[in-house]
Amino acid sequence: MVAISYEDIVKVPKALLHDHLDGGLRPATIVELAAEAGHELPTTDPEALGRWFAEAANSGSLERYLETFAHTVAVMQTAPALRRVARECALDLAADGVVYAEVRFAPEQHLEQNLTLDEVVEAVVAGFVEGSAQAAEAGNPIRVGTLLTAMRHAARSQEIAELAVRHRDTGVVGFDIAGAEAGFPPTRHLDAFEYLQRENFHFTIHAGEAFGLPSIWQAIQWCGADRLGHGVRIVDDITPGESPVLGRLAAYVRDKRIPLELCPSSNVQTGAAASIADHPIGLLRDLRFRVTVNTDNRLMSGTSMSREMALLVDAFGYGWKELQWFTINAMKSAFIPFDERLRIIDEVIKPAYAKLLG
Ligand SMILES: O=c1[nH]cnc2c1ncn2[C@H]1C[C@H](O)[C@@H](CO)O1
Ligand SMILES: [Zn+2]
Repeated sequence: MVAISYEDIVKVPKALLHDHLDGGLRPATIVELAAEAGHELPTTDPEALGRWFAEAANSGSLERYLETFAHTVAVMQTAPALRRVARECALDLAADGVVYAEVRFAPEQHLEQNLTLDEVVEAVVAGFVEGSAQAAEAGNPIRVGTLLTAMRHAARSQEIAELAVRHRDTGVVGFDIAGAEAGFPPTRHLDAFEYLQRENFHFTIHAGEAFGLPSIWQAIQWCGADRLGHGVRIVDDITPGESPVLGRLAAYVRDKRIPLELCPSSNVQTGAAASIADHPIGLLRDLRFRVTVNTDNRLMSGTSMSREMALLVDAFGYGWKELQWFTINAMKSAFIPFDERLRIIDEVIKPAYAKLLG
């Protein structure tokens, strides 16, 4: 097998379903925006700040990992700041060879300077449009869809779900809930999910990251999630061995082809996996779950889509065939219309991998 270089991984088209806008800022941008906003940072040296985020997030606990977002959310409170962060996000993903991305954020966390929820969404979507146009000009076309997240400890999910539906024709393609998982089950937000189903809208749910099977079961069987944000703890329902045995929930998730938005580096930082080599992605791929590879928070994990792929190549010996499989899985699971997904698979992804596969 031909060795896979990092540069080649960057060049090949990739699809990303799980990336947080407030978890992917450039450190230099945080420093500039914090100076404008009068927000105090742990350090104002961009390189040191990048390291600070990665170290602080490397805590082994989701709750402590989430504390680091106070510094990114604090500098994303005006329309120009939100627009800039979204523009740079699209540019950074495109430069990394991502051709399709769904980027999520929680509008309710960006109201401290009196923006309305609609103004927050409009600023972010405008930033994505601007960044995508600039990326295309630079020869790196990307399509970015926005997911609106409601915070699971709060009580605004119905409002955020309605906000998402209001903006469905101008860039918002789905809904999500995020935040601390233990103690905040998805069914707390059942009204919002039922509303979204009645609207024929799409949603994913962070489940099975810091809490196990009951969270996944509720997300799928009570709330009707289209996809699982992480979902990595589905392995708790698989008895390992030469021929692993799937419990009923694991079998349902696999057989229904419910996409798992796996985020290897993030899981190692929050303690959901001991290391990349120990990450259940290896087993879940072998068992043919609908596995996708994602970044979660590029800043907190000091990562990129190419780096996550490269880590898996190193740990599991994957080649282009597996990377294409992950990429097509992600594209099949995207929230944009089926014909648009197919076009990206047939016209962008397959031709590029065909050249590498020979
Ligand atoms: O991996 C995660 N699990 C749960 N919540 C998360 C994760 N990454 C980010 N968040 C939270 C913190 C952000 O402020 C929020 C919206 O992007 O979502
Ligand atoms: Zn996440």
